Amino acid sequence: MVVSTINERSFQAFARQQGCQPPLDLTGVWYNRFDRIRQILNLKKSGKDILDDILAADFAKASTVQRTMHEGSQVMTTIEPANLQAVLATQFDDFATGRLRYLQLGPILGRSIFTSDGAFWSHSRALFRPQFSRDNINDLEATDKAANAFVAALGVVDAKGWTDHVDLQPMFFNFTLDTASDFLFGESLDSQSASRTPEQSDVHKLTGMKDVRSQVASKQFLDDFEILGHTIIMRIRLSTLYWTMDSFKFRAAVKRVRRFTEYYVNKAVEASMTGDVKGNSGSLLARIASQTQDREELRNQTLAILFAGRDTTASLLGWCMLRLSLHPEILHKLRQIILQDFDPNEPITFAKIKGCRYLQHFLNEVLRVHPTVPLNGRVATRNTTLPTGGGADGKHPIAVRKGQLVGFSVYLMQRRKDLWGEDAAEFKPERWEQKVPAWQYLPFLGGPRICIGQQFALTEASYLIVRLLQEFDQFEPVDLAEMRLMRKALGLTMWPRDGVKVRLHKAGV
Ligand code: HEM
Repeated sequence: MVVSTINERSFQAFARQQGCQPPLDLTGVWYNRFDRIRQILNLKKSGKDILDDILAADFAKASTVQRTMHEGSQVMTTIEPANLQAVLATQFDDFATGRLRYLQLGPILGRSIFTSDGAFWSHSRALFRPQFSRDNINDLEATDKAANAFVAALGVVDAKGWTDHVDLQPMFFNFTLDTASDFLFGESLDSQSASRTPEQSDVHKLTGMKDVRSQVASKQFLDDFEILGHTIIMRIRLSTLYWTMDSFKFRAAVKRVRRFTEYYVNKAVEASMTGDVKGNSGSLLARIASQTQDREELRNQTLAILFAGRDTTASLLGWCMLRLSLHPEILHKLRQIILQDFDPNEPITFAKIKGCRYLQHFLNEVLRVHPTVPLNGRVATRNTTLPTGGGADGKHPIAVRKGQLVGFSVYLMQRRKDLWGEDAAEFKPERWEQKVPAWQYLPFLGGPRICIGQQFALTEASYLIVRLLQEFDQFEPVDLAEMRLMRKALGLTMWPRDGVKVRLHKAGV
């Protein structure tokens, strides 16, 4: 008690010294605190979403706000570019991902690049940096293979050139799992083809881990991945009550996914010890196994990359195809440009992808209105300040207590009319012909912890878009009214909740 009074006094003195004023307080009467939890717990039932229906209302009066939570902690949230720049870059050491993230994700990822701060995070970042160099992501052979499997999974077209009705979203999850696993392990999990042959899968299910590839064919790995993804997001939403989200099912899934990853880790470590790096010498795991032979670390880091890389890119692809289905004029323009820039008889290269400006503008715009990581946060490592958002005019610096959570939503920031113009809610790739101020657009965040897989993700997403538009010239929604609602599913990432249900028309038929 005495310590907390002293701490509070010194915090108040620090705030005065720095000329800070508090941001708009939205706590209201005691009842509001509980009503807030009720709203969040009822989201599924009410059909509302946390971004547009709950958080957007918070920012109607100010771009940085705070509220006291039911258990008494104070949480600040901001959609102010200058504050994000401070948290992520200029005051990087004053903020961390925090112990809570480690506790929430720890049972799956242990200590890894995603769940650490300080020295261990710096070590992890240094370990991975060279792996995401241009040379390593320039090799598009695996992406080409996965793109071919994707097109094959669409099936044959009818006499008029139309495919059957398909939901593209699960196919995107398979596509990114296959490319990420190839990049990590040096061999694809071939989940796209496995999903198409379930009868074969059931037979393989019985063979357990004798043949690790059969585990994938059995769909077990995909199911486990779903269980882990769902549990992770619930543990994050429950904040300090994360530990209540535990079950035998969850633990069994963790065990299987870890065993699966250990199979590849053991292979890579043995190869690095015997100097026999043939075969998977091109994989990320083989390359990092030549630097550390700590099997537990290799397993955790590998899983972190798999988690960080799979759903994010699949969600991006989902929104891309949804937008192309809703805006035939943009589909037509993009397709014409792709036909001009990419000769179908020549390989789709990194250089050509980067050189196709309208494709870049299209992706930028998709990630502006549908950033696949829409919500995030950091914890203050010491008493510190944010540059703006305090006081009645919202222009004063704000004091942040050590241990306080600062949440931010790039989704809401990237839709602000005062930053993006009156047409902020409209989907317009053309707006990217003008330069955009750096810190108001952060789908991959920024600063030292910027997404390490950004180029990898954009390249594989572009590759598949090019391939699909070379083959198909129309995407017809199965239910246009439903698609126009653009309802969001929110897990660790955000993807189209109703899937991307379309039929595609083959060009030239
Ligand atoms: C559209 C696709 C993607 C988006 C929007 C995205 C977004 C992000 C964001 C916002 C973060 C910061 C998280 C935080 O610090 O709180 C992040 C970190 C990270 N991303 Fe991505 N990501 C994508 C694809 C990928 C891919 C394909 C990979 C790897 C193959 C990857 C690997 C990582 C890793 C390892 C981190 C942690 C970096 C660190 O903490 O130093 N991401 N990503």
